[in-house]
Amino acid sequence: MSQIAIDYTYKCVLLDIEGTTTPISFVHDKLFPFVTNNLENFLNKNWKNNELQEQIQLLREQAIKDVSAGEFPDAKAIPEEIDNNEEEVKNAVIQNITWQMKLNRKIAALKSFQGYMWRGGYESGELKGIVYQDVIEALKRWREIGIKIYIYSSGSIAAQKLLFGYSDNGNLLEYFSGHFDTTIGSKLEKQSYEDIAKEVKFEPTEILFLSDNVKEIVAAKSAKFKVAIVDRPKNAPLSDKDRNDFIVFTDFLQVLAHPEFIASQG
Ligand SMILES: CSCCC(=O)C(=O)COP(=O)(O)O
Ligand SMILES: [Mg+2]
Repeated sequence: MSQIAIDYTYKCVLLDIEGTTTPISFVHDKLFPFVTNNLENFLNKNWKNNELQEQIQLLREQAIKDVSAGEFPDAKAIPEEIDNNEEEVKNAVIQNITWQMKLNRKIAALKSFQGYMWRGGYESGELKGIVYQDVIEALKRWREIGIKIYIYSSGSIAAQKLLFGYSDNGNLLEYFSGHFDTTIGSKLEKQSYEDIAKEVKFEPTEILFLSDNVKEIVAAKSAKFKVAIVDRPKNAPLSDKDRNDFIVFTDFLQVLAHPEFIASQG
């Protein structure tokens, strides 16, 4: 039986992860506790590892900015390691990460560190990335019809690749043409979306951005992207205005079927 050919109004999709492709509960109840519960042991075990020290240097540089910005009264510097003060540095790192994670900061240095720690969890099988089944169906469909698929998440690119590479449905990385994180800019800034459009070589109007975060949707829309909000269980509640201003989907099969995004059917 031949399938009906549908043309969509977009040529590229850009997907958020937490609250969009993946339940918020997986991130908050599984990934984040994996970091906080294992942090001290992880630091003790890997302290002499160069990669760990590079990650700590990123945190240190961010801490200097946070202290000097004065916006965060609780922000503290992470000292350089000089003779015999390993414990002092470790404690400062633990304090720093604990503080940032309580605030759920979407800061590149923290996100990079989290991804670095999650790697071992995914590789050992303790962590498996959760991706909604309807997302997988849509990824297949988009790929079949030549729509390019990119990820844009506050999670580091390394962390994104782990989540999709070690998903509960196997390795899903083959579906993606590329990944973006906050090293291209904040997800709340119009400029980040303009820069992504240049990188992926599509006009902003040819890209559909899907996210649970209304502020991200507003930023992408201001850069002339097509947008829709994804409303998954336990996502932040949407206001009547949000629902009035934007298309809201509860799963990706609705995205595929919505008349707003269908150009022609033959
Ligand atoms: C892909 S890493 C796990 C999720 C995460 O840490 C995060 O901050 C996700 O934010 P998003 O921009 O995908 O909502
Ligand atoms: Mg999100």
